[in-house]
Amino acid sequence: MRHHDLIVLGAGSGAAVIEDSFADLDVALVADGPVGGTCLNAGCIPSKMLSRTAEVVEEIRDCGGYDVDAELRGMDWSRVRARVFGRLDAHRDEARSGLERSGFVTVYPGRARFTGPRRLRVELPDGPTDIEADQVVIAAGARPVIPPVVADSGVHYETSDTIMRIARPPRRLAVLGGGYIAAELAQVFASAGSDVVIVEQAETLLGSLDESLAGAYTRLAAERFELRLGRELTRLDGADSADGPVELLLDDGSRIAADVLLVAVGRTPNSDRLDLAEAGVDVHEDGRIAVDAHQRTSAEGVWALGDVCAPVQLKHVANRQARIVAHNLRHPNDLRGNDHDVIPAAVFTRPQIATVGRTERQCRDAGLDYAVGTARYADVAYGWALEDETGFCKVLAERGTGRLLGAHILGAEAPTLIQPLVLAMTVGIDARTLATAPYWIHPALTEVVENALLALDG
Ligand SMILES: Cc1cc2nc3c(=O)[nH]c(=O)nc-3n(C[C@H](O)[C@H](O)[C@H](O)COP(=O)(O)OP(=O)(O)OC[C@H]3O[C@@H](n4cnc5c(N)ncnc54)[C@H](O)[C@@H]3O)c2cc1C
Ligand SMILES: NC(=O)c1ccc[n+]([C@@H]2O[C@H](COP(=O)([O-])OP(=O)(O)OC[C@H]3O[C@@H](n4cnc5c(N)ncnc54)[C@H](O)[C@@H]3O)[C@@H](O)[C@H]2O)c1
Repeated sequence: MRHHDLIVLGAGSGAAVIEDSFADLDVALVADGPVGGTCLNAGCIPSKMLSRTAEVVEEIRDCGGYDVDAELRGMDWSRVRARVFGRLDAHRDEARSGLERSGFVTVYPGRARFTGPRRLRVELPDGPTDIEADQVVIAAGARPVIPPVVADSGVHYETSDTIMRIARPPRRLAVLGGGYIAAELAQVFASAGSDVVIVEQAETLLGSLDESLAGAYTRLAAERFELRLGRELTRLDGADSADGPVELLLDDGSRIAADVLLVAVGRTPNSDRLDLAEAGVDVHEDGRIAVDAHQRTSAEGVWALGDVCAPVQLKHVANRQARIVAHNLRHPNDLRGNDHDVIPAAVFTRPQIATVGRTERQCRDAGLDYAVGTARYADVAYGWALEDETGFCKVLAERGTGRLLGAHILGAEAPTLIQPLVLAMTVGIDARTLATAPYWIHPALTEVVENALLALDG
């Protein structure tokens, strides 16, 4: 059995742990998928490159509102796909050869599971091999949940892992689930020319967000997509190949005919495929690997990071954890910790959405004495320039102290606009100081954030 100093299981955020400062170690990188993991190959980056392309389409479609006369002839999907994945696949290949050339990393391309403490069996193309190490980092990510009604049907379906590389946009796309992936990819395919129908079991889309965001987005989405809210899929019919049409039967007896089904009902940690009991690694009930503030698991010398353990499945969280693990591996007597308190998120749909901290419901449920400040894009000068009638920024702050509790933005550039609020919440700047101490550039869109903060007082 080959012994390494360090095994990293997973080539997404796991690969980021392997810094040049590890060059004095014998490192193994084990992965059953491409280097770069979900974010680079099937997640954040291709979906955002496609979202931006969709935005260009919609700007042209809406340009009459600016008294500009332009004709939209459509999105050339095969060229878009080639542009996006030409760039990303090259990046993936470069990253992989960089690791192989490094001289200190051995790449094991295969599925692994534990056979003992810090010991793994990897299924390589030419047969299994056993490896062990002094330290193991588990960065095995998550995979799409496939409900039994879909899995047991034998009918072909797509997930976010596959649909972005599809040959052509379907004429009619059915999306099961109305969360982050649905919001982003429904917009991409609608802009590419598909008719989109979304089936969501809850009464709103993006139901995990503040009710103001979920409500406003659901109303806007209803103008763009066909929505079946509060509905369950009870039966799926169709072919087992990508070419065939599909038919969804819902719990109210209604049917949906579509060319393609995208399943986007959440992602589950890959911990169940690792035989973690053999390694003495504990998991939470929801399948996440249990880690302490330093990313240590219950097993000596075994660490975890990213979607396989994180309370929220976001790349900036996985990146932060990778940096912590990289430091802690090298500095066992000076361990760094993690603070999950203020984790922002954004949905790159149309309009864009960003959120941080508590929702208003969470403030209410926690019995907090809070104030709400809201400002509309339509009431600031750059909102006029954008001809925006729907965007808003909502901030929540504790009465008396002005401690910011949460912030929620819907509208153009929301993921960028929210960053001053994230900063204030992270370092403890109160709402009044944030509103009044810095100059806010006029007439930038950030004035909508300033106004929401000022509205907390009045
Ligand atoms: C469509 C989509 C869009 C997204 N957009 C965003 C976004 O805009 N912003 C954001 O912050 N987050 C986004 N996310 C979430 C983000 O992609 C993930 O949080 C992040 O990529 C997780 O990184 P990870 O390293 O934990 O897992 P991954 O990148 O999934 O890496 C897991 C690795 O483990 C390997 N592996 C798993 N099991 C085994 C095994 N048994 N044996 C060997 N190897 C194994 C895999 O091959 C892979 O290399 C998006 C996700 C999706 C699906
Ligand atoms: N921009 C981003 O940061 C981004 C983008 C995409 C994905 N992600 C990450 O990936 C994760 C997974 O995304 P996702 O959209 O698959 O999950 P999600 O948790 O965001 O949404 C899943 C949705 O599916 C619904 N649902 C669950 N079971 C259902 C069923 N049987 N029938 C109908 N609806 C059902 C849920 O009520 C929920 O609204 C996200 O939670 C997020 O962490 C992030």
